[in-house]
Amino acid sequence: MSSSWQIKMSTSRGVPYFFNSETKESSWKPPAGLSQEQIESLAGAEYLSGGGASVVADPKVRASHLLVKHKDSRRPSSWKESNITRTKEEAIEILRGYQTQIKDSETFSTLAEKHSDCSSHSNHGDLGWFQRGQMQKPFEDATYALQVGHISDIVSTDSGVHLIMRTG
Ligand SMILES: N=C(N)NCCC[C@H](NC(=O)[C@@H]1CCC/C1=C\[C@H](COP(=O)(O)O)NC(=O)[C@@H](N)Cc1ccccc1)C(N)=O
Repeated sequence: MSSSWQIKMSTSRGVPYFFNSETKESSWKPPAGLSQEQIESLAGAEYLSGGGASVVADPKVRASHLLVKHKDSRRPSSWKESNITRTKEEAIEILRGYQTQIKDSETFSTLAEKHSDCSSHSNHGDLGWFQRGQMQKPFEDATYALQVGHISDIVSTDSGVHLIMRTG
């Protein structure tokens, strides 16, 4: 019974709630019978319980990315090139080229390390763990929409154009 519980996001209230896919029950509060560690593993993030109310923190995600900047980027400069003049279309073509080379996470990380215009290149593109509200919205939405291990199509933010691989 407890294994069919999951945490879903209420679209109307924008907060998570507990839903049992077997009984179709739903509850704002952790259902009885779920242990603390079961709740934490469901939430995939720190589970904060204060008083009677319990709040499930936004689940964190982890991702790596390959950023190609262009002349309209908010900061058209990087460790690779102090003044980036390529157009956004040219940046997209460059990413398309990388997409044809990416077979698995290893090639993604190698390409990110060599070519990403983000300082995270020195860490194979790894950005570490983050939750909603930290990254630019198109980047955040694309990451949360990915399954772990999957790579996005080209995503555009004020920083430039990205390929994103969700890793956690
Ligand atoms: N871990 C965080 N919270 N770090 C702050 C993120 C700020 C956030 N950044 C973005 O949304 C984009 C998408 C991913 C990277 C990024 C942009 C830029 C490159 O673009 P530029 O700013 O020159 O326009 N790289 C960064 O920020 C790096 N510090 C990311 C990073 C690097 C190494 C380790 C961890 C994180 C934002 N709200 O602007």
